[in-house]
Amino acid sequence: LLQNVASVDLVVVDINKERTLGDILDLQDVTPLTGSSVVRSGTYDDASDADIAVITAGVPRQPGESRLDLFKKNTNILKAIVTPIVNSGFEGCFVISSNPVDVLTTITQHLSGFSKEKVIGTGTSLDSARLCVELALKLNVLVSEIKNAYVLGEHGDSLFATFAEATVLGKNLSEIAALDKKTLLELEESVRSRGSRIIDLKGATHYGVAVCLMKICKAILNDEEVTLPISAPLVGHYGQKDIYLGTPAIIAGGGIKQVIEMQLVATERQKMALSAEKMRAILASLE
Ligand SMILES: NC(=O)C1=CN([C@@H]2O[C@H](COP(=O)(O)OP(=O)(O)OC[C@H]3O[C@@H](n4cnc5c(N)ncnc54)[C@H](O)[C@@H]3O)[C@@H](O)[C@H]2O)C=CC1
Ligand SMILES: CC(=O)C(=O)O
Repeated sequence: LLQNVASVDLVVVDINKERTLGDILDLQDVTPLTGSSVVRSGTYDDASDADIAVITAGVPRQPGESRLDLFKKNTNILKAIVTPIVNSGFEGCFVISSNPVDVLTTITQHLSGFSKEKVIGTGTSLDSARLCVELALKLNVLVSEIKNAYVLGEHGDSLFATFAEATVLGKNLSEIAALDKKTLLELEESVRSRGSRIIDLKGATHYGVAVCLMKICKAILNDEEVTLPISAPLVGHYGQKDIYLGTPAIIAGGGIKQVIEMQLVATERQKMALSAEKMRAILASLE
C-alpha cells in the first residue's frame, strides 16, 4: 500500500508489541522512497476516522489441532478486533484476509452490523492470480496476456476455476489445443495446492496476499471502480445467500459497488453450492 498510494496514514495494531515496533521501523523506511505516508503504532481507537480497517491477524494451526479449533480461535481473535473498532466510531470499510477468510468475512459483517458492501474479504483474489501464473507457465506466455481467468467459491479446498470468459493473447481458452479438460483440471488442482506448497517450503505465504489487499484498499481509497475477485456477499447470486464467497465484484470508494455473477454451467453452479454448504456448516459449528 505504501508503494502504491502516495500518501497514507498507516496505523499498525498487534498484540505482539515487539513485532509491531519492528514492523513500524521497517515500514517507515519505505516512506521517503515512495511518497509522504506516515506509519505509526496505535490502538483500535485510531479507527474512529479511518477509511479502512484491514484485518490480517490470526494463528496458524498447531499440531493435533483440528480446523474447527482453529476457526474458533480465529473467530475469538476477530471478535477482539472488530468490537473495539466498531466502538471507536469507525465508519469505513473492513477488509479481511485472515483465514478461513470467507467465514471470517461473514462473521465480521455480522459482528459489526455494517452494510454488506462495507465488508470485503480477499477471497479468491490470490487463487485467481495463481491461476493466471499456472496458465502463463503452461502456455509459456507473459502472465499479462491472461485475462478474465477467475477462481470462484471458497478460498480453500472447495475452490474452482471457471475458464469460459478467460482469454490468452485475445483467444478464448477453448480455442487452445494445449488446454484440454484434463490439463485444465490439473491447473485447477495446482492452484488449490499452491498455498500449502508455499507454506511447506517457507512457513507462510506473504507477497501475493499483500498485493491482493493493496489492490482492494487502493480501489477504495481512490474510488477506482475496478473489478476484482474478492470474498463478496452473495444475496441471491448463484442461488446463494447469507454467505460471503469468491466472485468478481466492482470495488469503489464505498466498498463493494456491485457483485458480479458470472455465467456458470450447471457443474460450476454445483461447485459454488458445495462451497456455500461448507461455509454454512462451519458457521453453524461455531454457534
Ligand atoms: N486469505 C489469504 O489469501 C491469506 C490468508 N492468510 C491468513 O492470515 C492470517 C495471518 O497469517 P500470517 O500473517 O502468516 O501470520 P503471522 O503469525 O505472521 O501474523 C499474525 C499476527 O496476528 C497477531 N495477532 C494474533 N492475535 C491477535 C489479536 N487478538 N489481536 C491483534 N493481533 C493479533 C499476531 O501477534 C501476529 O503478529 C492467517 O489466518 C493466515 O491463514 C495468510 C496468507 C494468505
Ligand atoms: C495462506 C493462504 O491462505 C494462501 O496462501 O492461500
